[in-house]
Amino acid sequence: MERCARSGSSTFAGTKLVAHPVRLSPLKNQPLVVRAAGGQEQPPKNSYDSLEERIASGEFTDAGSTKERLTRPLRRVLARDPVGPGRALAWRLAKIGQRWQRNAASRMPTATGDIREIVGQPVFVPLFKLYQIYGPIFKLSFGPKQFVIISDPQMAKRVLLYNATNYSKGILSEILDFVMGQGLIPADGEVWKVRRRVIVPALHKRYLAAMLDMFGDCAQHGADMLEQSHRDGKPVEMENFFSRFGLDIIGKAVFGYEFDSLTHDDPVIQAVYTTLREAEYRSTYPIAYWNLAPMRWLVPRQRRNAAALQVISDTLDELIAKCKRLVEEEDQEFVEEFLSKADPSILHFLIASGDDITSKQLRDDLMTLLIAGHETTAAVLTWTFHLIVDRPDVIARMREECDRVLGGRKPTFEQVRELRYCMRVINESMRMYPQPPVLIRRALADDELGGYRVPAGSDIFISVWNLHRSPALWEEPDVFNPDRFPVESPPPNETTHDFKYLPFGGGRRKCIGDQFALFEAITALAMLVQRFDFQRAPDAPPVEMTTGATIHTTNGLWLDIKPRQMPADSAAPPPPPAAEVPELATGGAASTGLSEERELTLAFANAAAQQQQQQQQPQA
Ligand code: HEM
Repeated sequence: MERCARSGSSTFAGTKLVAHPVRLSPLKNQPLVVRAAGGQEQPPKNSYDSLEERIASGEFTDAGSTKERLTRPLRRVLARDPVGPGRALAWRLAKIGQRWQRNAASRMPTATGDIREIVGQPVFVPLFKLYQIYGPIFKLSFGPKQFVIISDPQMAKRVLLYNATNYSKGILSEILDFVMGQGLIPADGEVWKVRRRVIVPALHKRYLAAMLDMFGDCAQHGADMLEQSHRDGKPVEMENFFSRFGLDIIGKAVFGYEFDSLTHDDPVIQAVYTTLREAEYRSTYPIAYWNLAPMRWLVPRQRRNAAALQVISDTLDELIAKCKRLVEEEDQEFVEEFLSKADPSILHFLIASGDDITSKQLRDDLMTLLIAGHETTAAVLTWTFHLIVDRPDVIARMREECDRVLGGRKPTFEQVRELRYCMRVINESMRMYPQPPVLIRRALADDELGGYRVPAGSDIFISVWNLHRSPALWEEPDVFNPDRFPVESPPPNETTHDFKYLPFGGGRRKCIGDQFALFEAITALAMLVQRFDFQRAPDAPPVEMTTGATIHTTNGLWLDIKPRQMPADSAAPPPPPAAEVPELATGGAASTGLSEERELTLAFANAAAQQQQQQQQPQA
């Protein structure tokens, strides 16, 4: 892994907004700091440095009624008529103008601007500033494009839960169509309902237990790679490391495929990354030129993307065919819950359970799970390490817990739930860096949010970033404090925190991989902090944010990693991780760090609770 060049910076006090190509750097316990790539101070014109002044000047504000403003000069001219009909007309116009003004005042606050101001930088960053100015709901207009930005828990609850059937995935479906087709994330309506009902049961308790075992093996393998980097005297770029770690896990979990991307690169791995980057590119690029057929062939990156999609599609077809053969050979002797020791993957479950779907739908589902379950967890782990690396107090508490519960070994199903403090570290990391930072919806029919009418067709952004960083909702929101979620309380989620905390969304479209992801992240975190000491690489570039579907770093998170030094007066180091034979663990419901409902078949319970919520939801 090559070390990135140090990027220069310009720093401003307080939360500042900056123009492309400036990135925002999240520094622990400090106000957000702005850095300019290339080290140049940004010119004030067209820059978010001056956004505050520009907003104050009214530049972004749709002030009052346009009709009233346009007719005002005419009214003044008419009013000059001392006695005649002009004066009467002016009076009449003034009355009508007052009505227009009253109507305008009851309209949703509106920020207008130039889309170039937002393109190319993390979109949630300017949205936070605008939230502070315009409040929990406002309209953002860029020429003909309009978005309603929501930063209020109760409005989010209405969109995601109470009136969820009124909202589709909107632009997200359009953007992701090329890669996920009718997969669970972009799908709506009947297709979504059917596919969710089929896929959720695949993530049952015994499956999660089997996966946990595999997470431990992958973390072990990853740890060996990190140790090798230490022996080679090289720092490690952790975002890259976790991305590959996540890819290896999701490949096995979803379709039983060994990417082994931690050790090597191959055309399939390259194809996956080309496609992922294209999805992110399309979600931030303002003009959908790729919808024009000739552009798909004229533009090199689009040609590369088409080729990558073909590689993935062929690989998935092979895996589907292989899995079908395996299921046939199993001779109808389905293992309990369709969980095969030879192949415990979701693909195997879907085929073995007799799910009768087209290969195209199956490919869409697999691609969706691959993308949904890969970079999200990788991003969570990256930002968690960014947060803990300068916090020896947090690392010490995690180590105490891991040494006590695991003693250097990989966690079992029971043990992972005892790692309550480690889980709170992940919970808090997901509060500070939600993945994705914005949820997207489109209103299918008129709705009312925060007292404002939201017409059918409105594109809605629920800013999870704003909810999670709002000073109105959290004490010291920019401070990394895992203790804000006490270990003795149930783990935080959208229900315990009444929709102000949405790391996995909420309502009927809540993440189906939440427990999978938490177990994976806790396992990786626990196994790495048990084994290594971490510090920032001395000449590493500053850690800054950029965004696609998840929050990425601009130049990586570079750490020096070395085997953990035990303090002189401490007990002997924990035993080296045992090479346990992977087998299907069954997991029990003993003492847990999870709520009662989660102790049962987790994914089932999740789905059942959501169905219940849907039934109870008030009518719009
Ligand atoms: C830390 C890791 C993860 C995070 C932060 C995360 C976050 C989310 C969020 C916020 C949503 C809701 C999106 C919305 O409402 O628009 C979601 C949906 C989804 N997630 Fe995850 N996710 C993670 C891991 C996973 C994993 C491991 C899987 C699969 C194995 C997965 C599969 C899905 C699917 C299929 C959906 C769509 C559900 C639907 O619309 O019915 N996610 N995820």
